[in-house]
Amino acid sequence: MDLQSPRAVSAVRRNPPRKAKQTPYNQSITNVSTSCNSGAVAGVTPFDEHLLHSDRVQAVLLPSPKFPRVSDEESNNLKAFLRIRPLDGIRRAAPNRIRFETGGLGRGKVAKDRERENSSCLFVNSSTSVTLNAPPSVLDSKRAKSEVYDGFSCIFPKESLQEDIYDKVMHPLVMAFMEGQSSLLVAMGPTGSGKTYTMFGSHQQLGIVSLALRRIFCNVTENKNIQFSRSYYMSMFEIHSERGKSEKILDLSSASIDLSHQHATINNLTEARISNLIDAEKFVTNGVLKRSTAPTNANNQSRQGSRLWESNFINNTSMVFGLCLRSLLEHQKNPKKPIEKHFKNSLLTRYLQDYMEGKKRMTLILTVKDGLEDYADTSFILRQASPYMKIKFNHLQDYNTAQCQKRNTAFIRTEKWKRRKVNISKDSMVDCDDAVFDGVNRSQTSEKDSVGETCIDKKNEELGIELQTAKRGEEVMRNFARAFWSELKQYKLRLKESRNEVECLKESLTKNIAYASELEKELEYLRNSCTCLKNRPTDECIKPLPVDHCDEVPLRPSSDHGDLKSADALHLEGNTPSITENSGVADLDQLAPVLDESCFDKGAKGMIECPLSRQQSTTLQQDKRPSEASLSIEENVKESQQTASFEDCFDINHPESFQSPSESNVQLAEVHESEARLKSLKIASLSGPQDRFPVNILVNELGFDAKTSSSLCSLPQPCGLLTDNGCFSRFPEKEGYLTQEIKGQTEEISVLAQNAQPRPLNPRKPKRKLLPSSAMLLRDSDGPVVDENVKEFKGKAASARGRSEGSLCLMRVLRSKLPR
Ligand SMILES: Nc1ncnc2c1ncn2[C@@H]1O[C@H](COP(=O)(O)OP(=O)(O)OP(=O)(O)O)[C@@H](O)[C@H]1O
Repeated sequence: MDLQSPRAVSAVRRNPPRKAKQTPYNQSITNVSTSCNSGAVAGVTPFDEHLLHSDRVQAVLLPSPKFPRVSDEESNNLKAFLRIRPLDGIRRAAPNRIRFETGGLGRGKVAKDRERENSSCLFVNSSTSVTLNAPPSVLDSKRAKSEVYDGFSCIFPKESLQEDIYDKVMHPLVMAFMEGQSSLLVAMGPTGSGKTYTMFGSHQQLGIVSLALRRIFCNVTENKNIQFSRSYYMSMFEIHSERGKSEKILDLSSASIDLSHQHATINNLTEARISNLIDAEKFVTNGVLKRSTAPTNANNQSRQGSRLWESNFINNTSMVFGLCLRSLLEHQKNPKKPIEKHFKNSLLTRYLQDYMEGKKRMTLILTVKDGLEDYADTSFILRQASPYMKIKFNHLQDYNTAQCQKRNTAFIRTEKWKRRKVNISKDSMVDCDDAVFDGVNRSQTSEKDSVGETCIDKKNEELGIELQTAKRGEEVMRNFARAFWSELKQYKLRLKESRNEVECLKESLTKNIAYASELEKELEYLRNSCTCLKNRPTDECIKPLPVDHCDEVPLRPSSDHGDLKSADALHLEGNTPSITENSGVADLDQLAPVLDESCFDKGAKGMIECPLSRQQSTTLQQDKRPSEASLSIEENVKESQQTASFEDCFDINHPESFQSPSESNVQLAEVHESEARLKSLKIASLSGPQDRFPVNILVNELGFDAKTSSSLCSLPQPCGLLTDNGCFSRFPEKEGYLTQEIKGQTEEISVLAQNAQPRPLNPRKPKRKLLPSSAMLLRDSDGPVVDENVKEFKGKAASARGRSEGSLCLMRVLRSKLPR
């Protein structure tokens, strides 16, 4: 075997090798190593117990590293770094490397390189590629003898220093953190490969955490405004498992034992506010010393007791972590394939869920050992982690920007609130007594001391003035709101009262409208009734019959009137009943004067002539026998009973309750009924004495109104006058009138039909018209008597004999008005 050249192996390239690019990386490492060796970071002590009691830590400004340009495609991928831990023998030979790089080759160097190559399984091809050679013990197996892993963001050889790691790995994360973005650095590797060393360093070398803290707080020292504007909080916890049963979270910064977590938040985790580098390093050192984990070196203690459980737990967590990243990678290759929720299987991955799902960017640093005995572990970690480098974070730009803005906004709001609190305490100082003033002043002074900036005081004063102004405005607005509110309440009460009044008025208006509507209907009905009757044709009705047919028709009492022979019955006797053919309808205005004039003013007594209808008259004229005439009279009475009941439409005791039928036939029926009653009146009056016959009283007692009652309008027009001797004299222009004599003086009423001879008209009696005043005089007499009698008739005769109330009223009035 040629010791000068790498061992010939059959390489199986899992990742196609990339063409190595010459970068200033090596030069940068050299420079940093040189500066390190020259004591550029002298005075910075590593994390150790003596740091807790040391104030010798000086802020050291680290030079801004110069990084090789990385393509955009690579920058979007998950960054994976590989650090190879030097073996003890090699580390001791590290100074030779410097001589090697500077070109100092010699026979000793060649021998040591051969020795190193014979004892190493991992060779660096370039800054991004390594070759893993299988040791001779596994060459006979079916596994690949040589594997090339490429695609790393950077490969740190054994000679790399901590600063190299910081510049390449940690510095971008720090800068992202300073810009408000979350960052995650995960160290993966077999036990004893240098994870803790890389992160936290050793006595001689600071870890990248310490270097990052220096970077952060040294910048703070440079720009104190940043210090004021930003507050830093640190937390440190550990996830461990007791005998592999359950995972627990241990707060490394306090005495808290078990903590619970919810998504990416750990409840009750201590967050220590860090304002300077010393506090930060003390915080980290305390946390490191509190760790419960111990080296799991299999060669030492790992294979017996609790260390085995711990090793299994770590392996399980590492496996879950790998599954999560693999699932994310497969999802990115095939978006239709969902991301498996492997993160639920481990507490660490649950805490890092956003990173496991690719929502936040993470960085990997793999630590390996290149010894032949470490071939299996190195091969495992390389094969496991190499696919992760294909994970992309192209979609995180907007997400990170939004998260950054969100945090900045929350941060600014919090800081403003804190400033206001300071100003409030300052304002309250003005109104308090001296003691309080001194106390506040001291607190303010302490605040100033902590801040250490005069400009802040000016800002606080300005903010205090603004706050006072805002307070005054707030007080004014509050008073205005109170006054406005009370005014609104009053308006509300007034509005409520007004609404109630409006409701009452509406109800009243509705009632009035209904009442007015009723009145209007009644008035309309009455108008229609009057109009109907006034427009009724009367020419034919008033047409007189021929004189030849106007013979006297004697009246005789009807046997059917036996029911009238009671105490309340009427006795009607007519000597010379005269039924004229002249029938028709006339207004009461026409009738009343005639009756009044003829019966009272001019001494006409007891005789009145009322025309019947044409048909009735004709019937009577055709059969001039008294019995037949009496029957005709009875027929008239019956007709009046058979027509629509008068009581159905009109209550004599309550004229206002008159129900007006709407149909004309009903009105006509009423007219006929009124006519029939008047005919009965005429018949009865004709048989009475020769006294004055108060027809108008009858009309009034029946409740008719001379001007409005439609029933009254049906009164037949008189055609003759009663004379003093009891004879009826017809009007000159009419012929064929029959006269009747009223003789009724007895209590028992009967109608006597006699064949009386017609008496000549008295030529000496001038024809006069009746005055309307007579109707008014008659209307005012004897009303109550009629009412009482009507009631009696209602209770006795009317109900028992089935007569109409109008007829009964008519008879009652006749009885009461006839002379006794
Ligand atoms: N790059 C290095 N240079 C010099 N010494 C190193 C380097 N890496 C690791 N070491 C040393 O190797 C030893 C083991 O390292 P470390 O404890 O960091 O391994 P680890 O991966 O954390 O182990 P574990 O997983 O068991 O905790 C330590 O003594 C450390 O000082």
